[in-house]
Amino acid sequence: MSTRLGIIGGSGIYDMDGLEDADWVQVDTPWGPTSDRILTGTLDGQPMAFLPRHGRGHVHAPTDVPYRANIDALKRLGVTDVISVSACGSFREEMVPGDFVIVEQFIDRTFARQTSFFGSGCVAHISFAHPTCARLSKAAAEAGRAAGVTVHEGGTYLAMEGPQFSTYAESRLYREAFGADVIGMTNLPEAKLAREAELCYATVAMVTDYDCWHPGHDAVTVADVVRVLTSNAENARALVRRLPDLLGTRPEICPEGCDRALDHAILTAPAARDPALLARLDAVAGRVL
Ligand SMILES: CSC[C@H]1O[C@H](OP(=O)(O)O)[C@H](O)[C@@H]1O
Ligand SMILES: Nc1ncnc2[nH]cnc12
Repeated sequence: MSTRLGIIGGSGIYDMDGLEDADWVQVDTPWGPTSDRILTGTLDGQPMAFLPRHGRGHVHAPTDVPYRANIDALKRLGVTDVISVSACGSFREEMVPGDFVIVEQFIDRTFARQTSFFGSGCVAHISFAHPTCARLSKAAAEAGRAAGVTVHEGGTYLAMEGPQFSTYAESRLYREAFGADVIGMTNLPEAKLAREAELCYATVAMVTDYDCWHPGHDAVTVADVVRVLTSNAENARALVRRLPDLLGTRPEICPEGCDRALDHAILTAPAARDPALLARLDAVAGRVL
């Protein structure tokens, strides 16, 4: 099976160069407009789609990113594997600004977002114990190392609501009591929605700062984040350029089960399902509806 890679670019990553037949396309979804048009094209002969999460010009705050529309649109374009490239703060001395962390787990501290495609009229509960795809994460780690970046494989990403950064008390709580390794504002509910849409999902979290817990560093500011991201943008691009080679062929079925997440998830009896919601679920859940 061939892979169609989707890249969701976070803060500081609003475009992707090097695509052949590049075209910014509009994809209409039943969940409203996406963050921006989606850049489609091929990289080393492999089809690819790139979506800037905050939109070009950084117009969407973390709370207001249209996560459902974004994931639905990628699914509609035939994307199978989604890699999120995101900025994050570090809770670990050894996860240094400039390093990349390939996230394995999430803690969800968001509270003002639409976190599911499903709901009244079609209730579903996907398994989410292992929220990232190990196959895709391994490829991202390999691509990062090949690009010369220090890569940490595994780590827990705490997703906060924002847009304000954390207080000192929160930063210490997340680091010491929750055991989180990095912090950001966007990868949830994105990862949940990707799993509901049966897409493989991996997070490349680019460390930009030490949030505000570190006695030897000032509390994070946007200026710090942007400075590190600017000097890191080429590393992110180099990682992406190596992915087609590593992901050329895809196993017929995902060994992690990402592509069959809905097999036993829907609880609402067929006769009790809401036709209007089912219509909106055409791309995301069409395989099982
Ligand atoms: C620019 S600092 C805070 C901002 O950066 C991260 O964005 P993304 O995850 O899209 O790279 C963080 O989550 C906040 O949205
Ligand atoms: N310290 C931090 N907290 C939340 N989101 C971030 N994105 C980059 N650094 C961050």
